[in-house]
Amino acid sequence: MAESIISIRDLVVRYGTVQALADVSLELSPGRIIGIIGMNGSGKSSLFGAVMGSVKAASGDIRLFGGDPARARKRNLVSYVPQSEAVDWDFPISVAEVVMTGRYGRLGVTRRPRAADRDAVARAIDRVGLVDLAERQIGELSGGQRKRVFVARGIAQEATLMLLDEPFAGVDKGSEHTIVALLRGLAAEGRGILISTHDLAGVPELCDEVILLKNRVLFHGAPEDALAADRLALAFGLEPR
Ligand SMILES: Nc1ncnc2c1ncn2[C@@H]1O[C@H](COP(=O)(O)OP(=O)(O)OP(=O)(O)O)[C@@H](O)[C@H]1O
Repeated sequence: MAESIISIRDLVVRYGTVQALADVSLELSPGRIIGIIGMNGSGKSSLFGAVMGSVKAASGDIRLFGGDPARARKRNLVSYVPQSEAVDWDFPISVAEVVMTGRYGRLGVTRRPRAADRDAVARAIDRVGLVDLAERQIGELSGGQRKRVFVARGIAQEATLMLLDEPFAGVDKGSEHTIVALLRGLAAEGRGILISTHDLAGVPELCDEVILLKNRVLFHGAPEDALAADRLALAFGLEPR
């Protein structure tokens, strides 16, 4: 079997006395998309933060590509599509410039993009269907287009692990289908993709596996099974029927 892209064992994350994640274990294999579903405060951001290295684990083990996560991040293998609220959309930066930030880790000391970097950015922008908008300021885009800019950044980066935090929030159904098709294509090329979402309806089309998170893993399995009402009720803090 192919080596896991993410391998997490018994991860615990605490903020003071708050236990954000308790004994979370998961494996993400190449070519797979896992959806993390949980209500506010269930630990989704903490899980992403732990993988990105911005949140410290109290205990447990995280491996990326079979080794040290810091090394995988340094090799530019990990990309992140942030929640919309985390981005300053008024910042005077164009679509192409944001996508170029995906190349920063690969630029030499001069930090000057070379032809290969510009090519990678152009191809990534083409792949997400934003060629006509490449020079536009990022605030002048629709919700779905904004998400595609950050997916393009991950493509330009040549990341093989993509983390997406709520990629469908503020996105209309048409754009959602475009993004789902894009992500499925990226996974088919062997990337591993981890997505946090509240969009339960879109899960079967998007995800190979679903994790219901409520500070611990309540369920990990096929999307159809996760959607069974009583499991959902449990994840969202309601009494099981
Ligand atoms: N910096 C922090 N200090 C203290 N507690 C925190 C901090 N960050 C998160 N928490 C707590 O940890 C738990 C998990 O939070 P986290 O942000 O990971 O959840 P989430 O599922 O991403 O939530 P949301 O859907 O609202 O973004 C919550 O109880 C939250 O209040």
